[in-house]
Amino acid sequence: MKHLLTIAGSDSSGGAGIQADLKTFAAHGVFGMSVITAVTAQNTCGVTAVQDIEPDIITAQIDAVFSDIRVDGVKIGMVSRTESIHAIAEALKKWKPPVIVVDPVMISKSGYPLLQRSACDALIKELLPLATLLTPNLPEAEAICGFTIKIEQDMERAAAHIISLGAKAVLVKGGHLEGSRADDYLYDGKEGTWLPGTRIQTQHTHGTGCTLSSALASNLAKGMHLTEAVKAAKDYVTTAIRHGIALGKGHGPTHHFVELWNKAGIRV
Ligand SMILES: Nc1ncnc2c1ncn2[C@@H]1O[C@H](COP(=O)(O)OP(=O)(O)O)[C@@H](O)[C@H]1O
Ligand SMILES: Cc1ncc(COP(=O)(O)OP(=O)(O)O)c(N)n1
Repeated sequence: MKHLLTIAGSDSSGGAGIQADLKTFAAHGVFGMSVITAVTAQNTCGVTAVQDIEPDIITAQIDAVFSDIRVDGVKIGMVSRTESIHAIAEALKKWKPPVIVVDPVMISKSGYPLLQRSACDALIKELLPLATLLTPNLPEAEAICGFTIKIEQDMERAAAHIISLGAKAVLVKGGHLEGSRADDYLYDGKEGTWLPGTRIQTQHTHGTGCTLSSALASNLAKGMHLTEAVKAAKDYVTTAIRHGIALGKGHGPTHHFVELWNKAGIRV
């Protein structure tokens, strides 16, 4: 069995962050472990408070896991402070996991900042170069690249720019595109691949980015080729969105109960 570690924030409502990551790991048949970087008070309507975990406790959690257990892949999600980013980068340079998927979480769908403005540079300089695969959404890719991204050619240009900053591969996610498409663009510095997606008309999209990046980390850790790993993860998140749960009064979470999908004859 593969062992996957998520380094991310906790979402009290269970739809995004560490909780979404662990559900996604379980659905992929891998053993999930967690390093918590921040505790958020959040529900389907939004985020109301954030408490960051001290960098030395982040380092201690990472060291506790790696010093005892083989880690086949790491997914990094919300890390809001420069000091925390620095602690994670140093620890991962020491432990060298074979797969690192970085989801550069910046703002929640409800508009709450999950990355301090001053920490964006540290994310670009310290975490991005460690990424086997970086998975920015459009606003995140815009913040990293410094130009506006509206159409397919902009996504391709952003991907090339992000590779030039040091990521081994990048998946620019099209969930924020206007119109009926939710196409993502994968680029590894040599080959570009479009992953087509039809936008599902639903408000229950809380945790889509977390779900996708955890599915990607699982697939890559299992040894899947990059393109196949991305196609399988895209299928997984699309099904999880299609069966999104109408929980709470706002944006409900993606659905990870693969057994229920199987019973309903849904294939991933
Ligand atoms: N309404 C939707 N219908 C189908 N796919 C979607 C929808 N919203 C997002 N996606 C897909 O979900 C994944 C996560 O993308 P996105 O929502 O842009 O990330 P984030 O949660 O980081 O903002 C991508 O593969 C994207 O194309
Ligand atoms: C603790 C925590 N981490 C990440 C997010 C962002 O999740 P994401 O899947 O990118 O999208 P939304 O949940 O914001 O819709 C989060 N909200 N909380």
